[in-house]
Amino acid sequence: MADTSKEVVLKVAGISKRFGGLQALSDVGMTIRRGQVYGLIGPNGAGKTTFFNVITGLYTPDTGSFELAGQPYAPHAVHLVAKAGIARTFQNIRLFADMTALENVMVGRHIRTHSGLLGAIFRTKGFKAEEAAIAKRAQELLDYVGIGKYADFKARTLSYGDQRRLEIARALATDPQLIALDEPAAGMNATEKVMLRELIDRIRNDNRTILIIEHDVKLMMGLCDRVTVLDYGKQIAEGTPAEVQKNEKVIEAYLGTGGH
Ligand SMILES: Nc1ncnc2c1ncn2[C@@H]1O[C@H](COP(=O)(O)OP(=O)(O)OP(=O)(O)O)[C@@H](O)[C@H]1O
Repeated sequence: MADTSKEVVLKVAGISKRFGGLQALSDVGMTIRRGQVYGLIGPNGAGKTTFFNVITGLYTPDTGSFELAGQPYAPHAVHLVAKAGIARTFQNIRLFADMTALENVMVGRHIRTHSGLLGAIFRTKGFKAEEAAIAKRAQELLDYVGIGKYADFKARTLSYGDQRRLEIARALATDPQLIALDEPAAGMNATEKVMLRELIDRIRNDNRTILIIEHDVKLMMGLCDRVTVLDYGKQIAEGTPAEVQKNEKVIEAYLGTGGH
């Protein structure tokens, strides 16, 4: 049984997206509740990234309805989606390579600040106070994800695993309703994966809500509260990891003739 006691954070329904002759998503929907880690899995080309791109405003869907924390939202542009409350990380890390770790997180925080351009130009008192508060919060977030000691290091000098943590800190800095992680374990070794898992557990325990795409099915089964499985753009299963693992269609998509 789904735990229906918790507030719905993201509710999307009827999402379809076609690229020329290819139906990349057909009538996909899901309901994600506060404090859940919700997984999206499926074989290569199943439509996972397309789904992420649609809900975060990178692709315009052909059909679909979208609600975030009870409010309808139109995912027309990435910055509007971030403001509405969805923060994401990318499969190919997108940091400001020559800025410090601290500055990268401060950038994330700026979408929630008030002083604006004039304040920045004239360096008003309000602006300076706000900058100090942003820097303090950014440092707290770096500590939270476990890379506080690298605050003054340029992003490009951090290890791969630490860059992924930095992306998560930057996402958290926007105070999101939902954090969308696109293959956060890609390229990580076993130790880094264990640490990533601990970090995601920690974020969930702080009552944050996470949507995650990940190829490492074993990691997902141990981590997620609920999972949706896509295959050729269709939702073939939804449920707890235990339910999904037993589903015939899922077994066939991964192992049978449907494996691709
Ligand atoms: N911009 C695009 N233009 C045309 N086709 C696209 C575009 N983006 C994705 N597709 C196609 O849509 C289908 C779904 O791709 P998508 O990247 O969403 O799958 P995925 O499940 O994320 O795959 P992977 O696990 O390999 O990352 C694929 O057949 C892909 O080639």
